[in-house]
Parts: sequence; C-alpha cells; structure tokens
Amino acid sequence: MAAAGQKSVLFVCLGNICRSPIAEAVFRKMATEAGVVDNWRIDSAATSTYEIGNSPDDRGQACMKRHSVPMRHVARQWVIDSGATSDWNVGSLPDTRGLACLKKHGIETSHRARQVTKEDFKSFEYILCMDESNLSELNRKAKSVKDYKAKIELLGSYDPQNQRIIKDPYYGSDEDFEKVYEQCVRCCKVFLERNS
Ligand SMILES: N#Cc1ccccc1-c1cc(NCCCN2CCCCC2)c2ccccc2n1
Repeated sequence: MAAAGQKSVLFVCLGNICRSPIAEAVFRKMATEAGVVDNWRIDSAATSTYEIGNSPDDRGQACMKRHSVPMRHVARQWVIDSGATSDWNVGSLPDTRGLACLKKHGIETSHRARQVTKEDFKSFEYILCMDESNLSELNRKAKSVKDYKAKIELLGSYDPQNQRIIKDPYYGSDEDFEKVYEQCVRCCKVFLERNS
C-alpha cells in the first residue's frame, strides 16, 4: 500500500521478467537522482503466470549493468524464500512499513516476478504497460474490480518520439533489450516530469 501522500506506479508486461523490471529500475533510478524516490511507491508485475517467482531475464540484467541501473533481483547463489500459513495476502507485496524498515537498515529487497492482483487496481494511481495485449488484458481484469482508481495506460504514450509500443524482447537479441531500455528512459523521463 502507498503511504499517505505517496504517488504510485506499477509497470506491467506479459511475464514481469523483461520489460517491466527494466521500466521499474529505470524509473526508480530517475526518481532517486531527482531526489523524489521516497515520494513514490514503484513496482512491476505480469499479466500472466508464466514466470511467477523468477528473477529478471539475464539479458535485461546485463543491459541494466551496462547502463549502471541498479536492478532488484533474486540472489543467484542461494534461494532464500518466505511463505505464509494463510492465503490472505497471496500475490501482495510485503507491507510498506516492513519495506521501509528494511530500507532504513540498508537491506535491499529483491524483485521476483509476480502477477498483477485485484488489490493493485485499487492501490496504484498508475498502471503503465507495454503493448496492446497487456492493455486489453489489464482492462479485462479491471472490469472485475469494483471502484478501482488506477489509470491504465501505455508507457509508450509518454514517448516524445511517439513509439507507443514497447515490443516483447523475449525471443529477441541484446539489441532488442537495448531498444526496450532506450524507450523506457524516454518515457519514464516524461512521466516523471509530468508527475513532479
Ligand atoms: N507467449 C508468448 C509470446 C509471444 C510472442 C513473443 C513473446 C512471447 C513470450 C513468451 C514467453 N514465454 C514462452 C511461452 C510461455 N508459455 C506460454 C503458454 C503457457 C505456458 C507458458 C515469455 C515469458 C516471459 C516474458 C515474456 C514472454 N513472451
């Protein structure tokens, strides 16, 4: 849940291992450099269940390293996980108070792919996705959520070069991940400017 007064944005793509973790990392770096990251709740999710629990794609992580963009990801050597006895909060994020506490003690949280939940439509101000199929899937899911508040938009609608669609690079090359990165940089810059 976003703390009072915080803005909130959820980046979404098909599997939450390629495009949306890159968009999340790029936006978090921009907000940090602008000194406003604490005003934001920033996360990413998938429309599908394809990759739940998996870390971001290696090609995307390599791309982020090339551009010195920190990316939250699951530690490679150890698989350390946690679970619940109940199903009350399946799919939800750790509580923001807990995340704030971890952050205060300099403990990084890792990102694992997760599917978008009904709660996301109620708690995020913006849900920014990558292509028309994400958009139609999100609008379909939103129909089953009463009085949700999220503005569901294409991240590409913020692109000054008007490239509205950020294509799925899953079957692509490193160049395709570079293109995703460049589009995310252009779009996140304008989105942050319009919401600062
Ligand atoms: N689907 C499609 C598709 C179509 C065109 C271009 C890319 C993709 C594509 C395929 C993926 N996983 C392979 C198929 C997964 N299985 C599909 C049938 C159900 C069981 C799971 C992806 C995984 C993560 C992120 C993006 C992905 N994108």
